[in-house]
Amino acid sequence: MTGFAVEVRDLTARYGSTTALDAVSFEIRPGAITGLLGRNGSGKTTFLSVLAAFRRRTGGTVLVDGEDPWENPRTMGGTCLVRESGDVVLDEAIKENLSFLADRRPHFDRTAAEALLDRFELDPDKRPDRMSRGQRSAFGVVVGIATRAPLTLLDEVHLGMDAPARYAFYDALLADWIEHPRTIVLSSHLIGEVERLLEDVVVIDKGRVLAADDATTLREQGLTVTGPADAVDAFVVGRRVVARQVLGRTAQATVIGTASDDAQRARAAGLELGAVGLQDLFVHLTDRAAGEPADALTPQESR
Ligand SMILES: Nc1ncnc2c1ncn2[C@@H]1O[C@H](COP(=O)(O)OP(=O)(O)OP(=O)(O)O)[C@@H](O)[C@H]1O
Repeated sequence: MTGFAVEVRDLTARYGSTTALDAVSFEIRPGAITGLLGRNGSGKTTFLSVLAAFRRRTGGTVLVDGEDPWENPRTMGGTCLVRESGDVVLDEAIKENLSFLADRRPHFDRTAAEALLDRFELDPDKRPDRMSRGQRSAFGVVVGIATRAPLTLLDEVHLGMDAPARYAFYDALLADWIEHPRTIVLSSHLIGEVERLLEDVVVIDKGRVLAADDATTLREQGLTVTGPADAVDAFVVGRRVVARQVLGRTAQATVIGTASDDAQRARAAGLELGAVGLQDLFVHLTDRAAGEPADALTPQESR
């Protein structure tokens, strides 16, 4: 199983007069872990709900494994959307929930689910509605991983979990995906934490796509420059500086855009160049003056 591909063209979704997705077009590669990054209200949940056929699109084309997912038993059966609320039967014990999943989900692995319950210290006899928020989130994670759906959509599922539990989730997700590759879309605000998991990234803002590419290509849109503060300042003259840190006489600036002689100039000035973090790139893309739309990457910056 390599997972379902997703293709959307001019996808629009509206709630009354609110446009949650405004003619977005991009693809999600089958078998990859894609990060869906966006600020609050950017349209992430709406997008994932359309893929899972929880919500009907208003316009455009959506293809999941080559087919329209709306009322499509095949693609719906191969898609698992887990939201922060858990998407489980709240008033049935965890072990009953696992039995439902084992009956309904062809790739569900009960042994893997039970190992994950142990890892997150969840009691199989407990009902989700009698668990803490963090425990419910952890159970959602267990369901999302053990269902092994060809299209697994995890919508900020880990937000209720504390840091050790979140890191256990990232490790478990990666290990399971390596053994059972499938398409995973992970929406998150915690970009620094999830960055290492992501092969591809889609950044949306106010219902529009600001960037959609593999994470390495996106990171190459900018660079960090580190060294003596004076030399750093001279190097970045005329550049778009999106972050700057100073420690004593050493400074680090994050700039968007690269030039062919960067490495040569940096060497001559005794500066070190590094890759830009997705978090800085995300802040740059989505940062904007109140009420103004964010800039998408310009062609030179995005290619
Ligand atoms: N049921 C609804 N009725 C009306 N408007 C809605 C509804 N659900 C979402 N919206 C609006 O659609 C837009 C996109 O919301 P969506 O929940 O998809 O964003 P999100 O990126 O998932 O946000 P968050 O990170 O805060 O969960 C927002 O403007 C939101 O207010």
